[in-house]
Amino acid sequence: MRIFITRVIAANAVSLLETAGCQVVQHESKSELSPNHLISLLQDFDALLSVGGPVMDGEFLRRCRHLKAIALMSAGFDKIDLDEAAALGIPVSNTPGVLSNATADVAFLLMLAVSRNAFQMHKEILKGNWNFFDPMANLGRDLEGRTLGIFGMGNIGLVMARKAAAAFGMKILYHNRSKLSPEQNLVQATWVDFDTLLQESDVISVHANLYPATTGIFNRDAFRRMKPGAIFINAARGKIHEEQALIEALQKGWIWGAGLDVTNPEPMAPGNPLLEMPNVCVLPHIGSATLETRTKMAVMAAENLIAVKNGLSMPQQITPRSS
Ligand SMILES: NC(=O)c1ccc[n+]([C@@H]2O[C@H](COP(=O)([O-])OP(=O)(O)OC[C@H]3O[C@@H](n4cnc5c(N)ncnc54)[C@H](O)[C@@H]3O)[C@@H](O)[C@H]2O)c1
Ligand SMILES: O=C(O)[C@H](O)CO
Repeated sequence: MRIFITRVIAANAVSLLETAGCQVVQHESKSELSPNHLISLLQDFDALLSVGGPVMDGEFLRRCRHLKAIALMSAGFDKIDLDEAAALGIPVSNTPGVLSNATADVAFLLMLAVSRNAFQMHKEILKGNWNFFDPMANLGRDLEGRTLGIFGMGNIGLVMARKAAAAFGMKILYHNRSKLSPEQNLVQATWVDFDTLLQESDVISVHANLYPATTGIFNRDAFRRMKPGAIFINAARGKIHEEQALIEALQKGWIWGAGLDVTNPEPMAPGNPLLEMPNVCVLPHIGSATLETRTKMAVMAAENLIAVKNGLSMPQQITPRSS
């Protein structure tokens, strides 16, 4: 089986594929492949291991209908038309679970950084503005005992809830399509409707999939209904919040601050007003970016392709659903 990989990934995942008898080519340039370029390259390959872009819509997949499998090296699967892949008989897998800890860590980092204005304090020191100890300046907000609202209580949301409850004794509310079973709900989290999540959370952390139903769900109306002084964190997908609405909410002081690991578009353009705001922390989509986690993701993606080579189903094959 000839496999094309859209980035350079962990060497042991490549070795695993080669040991299993696959021929592997990695795209070594740091530039993003356009869909057309990738389609033309893929004509000589049997399977794709896709990291990052490009978007694989219906037309892309129809022009690559010869592929035996596509392994995504991500938990998110919003860049591929899963219905079309299923219709064409191309199995698609992702890498859930192995990145939950690392990604929840980044949401947690943002929550703490925003509550204590950490990024802004660092910028001020770089500008030479650390002059004397002022007891009434640089004041953040405590997290201890406050209420965390999780939007999307799946793999990552659950880890975030567990960390926040253990570290700060935070009370956990969540809004999810389904309720947690008692075995899953180790932190005594309470399911609430979306409106209650907005109105009662001191911090809202977004961990839902990007679907039509979640696209732009954090809009002007949602920010308006959040608790005054609340913190908004998004470590899922940038399209889940409306950027202009978030900017307005911050400018008008409806919320205390925001922490974003994901933006729309990515990369965020220099000069974006959010980058100038003292109460905003932005990271360049590094949720899963630890050596250990990226290695596990690469190995998991490789193992899914090896399963196909051996005539088996992909262990992490994704079942399409639209909302
Ligand atoms: N920042 C990063 O680097 C990074 C890393 C990994 C994943 N992600 C993003 O995080 C998302 C979540 O990852 P996960 O592994 O926890 O996925 P998951 O599927 O385990 O959890 C997602 C949860 O969102 C819920 N959800 C979906 N639509 C909803 C809706 N309309 N209302 C309420 N809840 C809804 C689902 O029911 C599910 O429980 C991924 O889809 C991906 O986009 C980002
Ligand atoms: O969906 C994911 O897994 C992230 O966005 C990249 O690790």
